Amino acid sequence: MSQNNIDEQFMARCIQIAQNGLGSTYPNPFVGSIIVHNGKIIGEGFTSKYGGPHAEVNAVNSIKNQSLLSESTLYVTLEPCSHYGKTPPCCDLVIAKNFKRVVIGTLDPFAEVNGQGYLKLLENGVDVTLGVLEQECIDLNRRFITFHQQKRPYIILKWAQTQDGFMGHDDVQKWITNRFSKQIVHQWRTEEQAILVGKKTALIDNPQLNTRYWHGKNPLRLSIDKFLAIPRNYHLYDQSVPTVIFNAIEDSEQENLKLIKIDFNENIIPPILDYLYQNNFQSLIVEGGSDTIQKFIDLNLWDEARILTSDTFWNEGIKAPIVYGKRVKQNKILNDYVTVIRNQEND
Ligand SMILES: NC(=O)C1=CN([C@@H]2O[C@H](COP(=O)(O)OP(=O)(O)OC[C@H]3O[C@@H](n4cnc5c(N)ncnc54)[C@H](OP(=O)(O)O)[C@@H]3O)[C@@H](O)[C@H]2O)C=CC1
Ligand SMILES: Nc1c(N[C@@H]2O[C@H](COP(=O)(O)O)[C@@H](O)[C@H]2O)[nH]c(=O)[nH]c1=O
Ligand SMILES: [Zn+2]
Repeated sequence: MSQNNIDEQFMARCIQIAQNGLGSTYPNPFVGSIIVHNGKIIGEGFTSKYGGPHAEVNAVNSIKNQSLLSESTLYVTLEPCSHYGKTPPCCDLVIAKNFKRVVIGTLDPFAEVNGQGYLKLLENGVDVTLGVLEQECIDLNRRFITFHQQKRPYIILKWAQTQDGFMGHDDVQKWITNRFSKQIVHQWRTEEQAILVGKKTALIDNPQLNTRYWHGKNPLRLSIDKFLAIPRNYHLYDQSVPTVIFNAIEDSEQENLKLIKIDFNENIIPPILDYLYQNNFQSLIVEGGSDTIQKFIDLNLWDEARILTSDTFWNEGIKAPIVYGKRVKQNKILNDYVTVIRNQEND
């Protein structure tokens, strides 16, 4: 096997373990790292919860016999950091441990790192290989990268639809998908930092928008309600989870509830995204309804669509949106199909 093939196999393992950090490392990216000695993996690490050690540090600390490090290769999905954040720079540790070789998936777009970690390793005589499974490593941290490069959160549109393409009714909530899909949706929620629904969904469904069927963090709940029509005894006002209601009437703040006045004469999606950007929210899942999702599609402000399609037929109702992009995934959860589409115009 060529060295490049060997590197790709080890990087694939880094990508796999990195995903253990998804949802818990914000605002840091989630990274995976392994240490290979004589062709064998002897240590592994992924990014700890925010504030804790980075992947490389965890990989180094997972090894008892530290004298092996100078004869080992460190693989890491993202360039080792070169700045002092909550923890000291990982590239200093890599240099201090005298690693023989370092293999990096992709550079870190974060302004304070961006190539500097890579350069520092080179300047200190480390043999560095850059760009192994680069596209996969970029993809892994697409939220972090979109946030820093496009100065807005990564946007996931999610909805459930019947097989004939309907997703709701004007007056009453009708559930479409099965309970296992519901659990997956709650897992998805733990992976994102904010969740948005439109006014009619808030009124008709009285949604909780929390993660009660999975473990992990609740995203910030958001709704759009121009004239503050959502009744104050609805879940969105229960203050069980931090919640923001964008409206045209009132600015106010309580412990877990913010009403934020915005100008509805302008398109309100850019200021909502800017609010999330300014407050360091790197991802947003838009859970409907159809009208709200369509407004994001019309502005081409979406990165990914996750569509759950059941085997039921309604023949009438509110039509689900249609998105065009690249289908990157399709799997089945009992009778529901999950389709993931990526927006290629944003690539
Ligand atoms: N199957 C599924 O996955 C889902 C189904 N549903 C169902 O969908 C139905 C509701 O969907 P739908 O009728 O499309 O309504 P929405 O929930 O999308 O709410 C639309 C309203 O929200 C406000 N709004 C949203 N975006 C903007 C914007 N960019 N600018 C200004 N105002 C905005 C407007 O309020 P205003 O009128 O005040 O201007 C608009 O009329 C319900 O039946 C619900 O059960 C809901 C979510 C998911
Ligand atoms: N009807 C429908 C969905 N609806 C979405 O879920 C929200 C309710 O969330 P919660 O109150 O936390 O359970 C609802 O307002 C809407 O955004 N989701 C799905 O996966 N499948 C479905 O069939
Ligand atoms: Zn680091």
